Amino acid sequence: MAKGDDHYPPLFETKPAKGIVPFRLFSASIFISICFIMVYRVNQMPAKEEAALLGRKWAWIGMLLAELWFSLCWILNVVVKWKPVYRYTYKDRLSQRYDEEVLPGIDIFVCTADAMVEPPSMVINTVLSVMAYDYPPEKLSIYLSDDGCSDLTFYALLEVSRFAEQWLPFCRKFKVEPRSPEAYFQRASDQVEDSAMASEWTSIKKLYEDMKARIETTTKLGRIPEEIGKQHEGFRKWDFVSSRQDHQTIVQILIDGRDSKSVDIEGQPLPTLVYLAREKSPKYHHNFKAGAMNALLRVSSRISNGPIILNVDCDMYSNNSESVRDVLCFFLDEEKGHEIAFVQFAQAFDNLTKNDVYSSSSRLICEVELPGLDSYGGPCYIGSGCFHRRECLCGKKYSKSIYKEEWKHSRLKMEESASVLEELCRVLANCSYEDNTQWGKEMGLKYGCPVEDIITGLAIQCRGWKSIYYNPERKGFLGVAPPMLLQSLVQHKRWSEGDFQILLSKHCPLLYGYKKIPLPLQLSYCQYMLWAPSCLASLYYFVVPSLCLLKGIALFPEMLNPWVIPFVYIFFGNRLYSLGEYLCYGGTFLEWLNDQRMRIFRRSTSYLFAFFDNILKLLRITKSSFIITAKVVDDENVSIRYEQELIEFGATSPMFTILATLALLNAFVFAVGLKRLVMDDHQTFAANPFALQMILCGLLVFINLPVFRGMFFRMDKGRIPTSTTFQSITLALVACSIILY
Ligand SMILES: O=c1ccn([C@@H]2O[C@H](COP(=O)(O)OP(=O)(O)O[C@H]3O[C@H](CO)[C@@H](O)[C@H](O)[C@H]3O)[C@@H](O)[C@H]2O)c(=O)[nH]1
Ligand SMILES: [Mn+2]
Repeated sequence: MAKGDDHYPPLFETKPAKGIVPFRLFSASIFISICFIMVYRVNQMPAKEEAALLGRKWAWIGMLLAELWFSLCWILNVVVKWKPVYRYTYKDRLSQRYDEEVLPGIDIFVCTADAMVEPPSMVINTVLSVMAYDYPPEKLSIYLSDDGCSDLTFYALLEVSRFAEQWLPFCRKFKVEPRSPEAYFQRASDQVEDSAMASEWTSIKKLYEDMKARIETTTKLGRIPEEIGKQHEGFRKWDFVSSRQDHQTIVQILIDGRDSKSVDIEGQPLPTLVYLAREKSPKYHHNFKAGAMNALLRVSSRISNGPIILNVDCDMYSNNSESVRDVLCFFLDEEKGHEIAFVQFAQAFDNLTKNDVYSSSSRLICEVELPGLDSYGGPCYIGSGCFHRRECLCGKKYSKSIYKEEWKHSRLKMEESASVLEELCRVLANCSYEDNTQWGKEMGLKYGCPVEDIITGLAIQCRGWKSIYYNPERKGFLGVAPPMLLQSLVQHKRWSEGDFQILLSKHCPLLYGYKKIPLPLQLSYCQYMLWAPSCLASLYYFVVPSLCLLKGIALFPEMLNPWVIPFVYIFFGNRLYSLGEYLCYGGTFLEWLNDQRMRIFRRSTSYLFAFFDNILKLLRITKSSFIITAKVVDDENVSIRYEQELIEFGATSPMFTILATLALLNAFVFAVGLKRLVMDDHQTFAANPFALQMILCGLLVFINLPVFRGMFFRMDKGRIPTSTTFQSITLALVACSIILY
């Protein structure tokens, strides 16, 4: 295709998912079953005369409400999955159509917040992986935001600025993948057959390992030794840092891309590399990651002002050096590119166990649900691995602009020296800079929400922009999933709490998005925002049918009654269907089972706490917090248990008390139920009015087997603490006795 031709072939393609018809038929059958259940619940409502079992009527109404709630959630889920689409890019067409010099500059923001929880040796691997993108280096600028304001992290970045001189040419020459040295050397440990490569490989590996050792030594030491402190004048700025929560802005341009002396060992230019620790003061709320991102937006606009911004968390390295080019296929597409605000990559993880014990991969969300949102033009911004157009992040409303022309000239011609520039940037990252401005409201990432990413993405879409979800075969980014149960539950608490908060705020998708984004997209957002309140219906289902079984109150039809069919069909049909989906998308049976368990765990703990914390926040009793997810485990035994897929309890936590109590309660009831079944031999199981309650209870016991193991059959440190076990036994027994007497 000749340049200048009006009709270009598209740079990307969108394909609808296959196998949609079976899904829709299945959904229709579930819908009919739901209707039957509702009819049954209403028709068979216990009459007042049955006063002998006063509780029965209330329990029944509760079942009806819970089932109505589940039906609502199910409908939202069907909307989400109705017509997923998948995206494919044509990078060859991109390179044919655009010369390297007209490609836009890319600013890459890496966020870190705590040198202990997020070790510098991990952070630098993320930084190196994005520095080594297959893209003109003079167009790349990498900014590390350090909310921990740690000279250890600064030192690690200083090491990076030197190591990059060797690493980048090495990656280019041998087309290395992935370009995080740690991940690369781990995977390629004995892969080098190429003798030309072998010697360079060995020497660069040694360089990397020496650097890593130096960084880890300082991290262990907890401070910078004097001889290192002399290596760079930047360290002197820490003389004025009194604490992490109270210090001035530190900006350090470690590699100045404009400087003709900033070259690697082959004489090629190096990307710009900047360290930023924004000012912190007890007088100002720092707004967590959103605050960091907004400071980065301003500082980068002064230094490189790239029209495209990539945001990655410090634990998520780039796994594909061509991702930038993939993204440009979306943004530079002649027909659709102008309306796209951001491209969100699928989030994948490096440290999952074989069957993903804590269900961190969110397989169905990644493979089906986000592609579903994509079909409505609006997959969410989920934090890490997202490319934005700068102007969209800064609050611009959609209009058909001539941005590609603007991009060519966007690069500021800066005459200032690096140190003058640093001074100018300091002001931009000061707390008071945002006073009486729209930052955190209509500009940049929004403040005040634990999921700043979701709310900001929604706001961008409501300004008329579209977004893209991209989930290529070779994952664009690989991160670290929480290796302990409690961390995973706390992370989900933060997410569900943030989502629910949005629902209750003026940003509720149904109001805020009204007439701005399509209705199905509004509803899709709601699916996630209803996670937290779902705890009520779920807990009801985990507890009440069992307690009623104990009390002798039947809540379901008996097995021989035809009304049982919709109940059984919905329950087992949905489970089987989701198992099918797991297997289709490359999961295993055990992974699916783990996911089912984690759903129950999250609903009874994370969502519950999120729900009540939100209520407290509404009443202004508590304030938002952000618990950073730990990325490493110090204890080797914990890692070993994680590899063995043994669930890690190990600590006392109200969350574990709830899990253990629920498990025990169902176990007691199941035992009593079994005894009654055996004693009552004149009644068959099929005619027994409690059959379904027994099955439900039995399944809950089965899915909780690891909890029992953790209480009674494990000796290691990851077991459930004895005090928690005793508490839970007491609670469960008290609950049962209250019901019985
Ligand atoms: O005060 C803070 C707190 C966190 N972070 C950074 O934010 C990122 C995410 O924190 P993490 O504890 O890893 O949270 P996750 O739950 O793993 O993160 C997901 O969920 C968050 C919202 O809850 C989003 O901000 C993230 O991008 C998204 O990946 C990390 O790089 C942190 O360094 C800061 O920069 N400043
Ligand atoms: Mn994270």
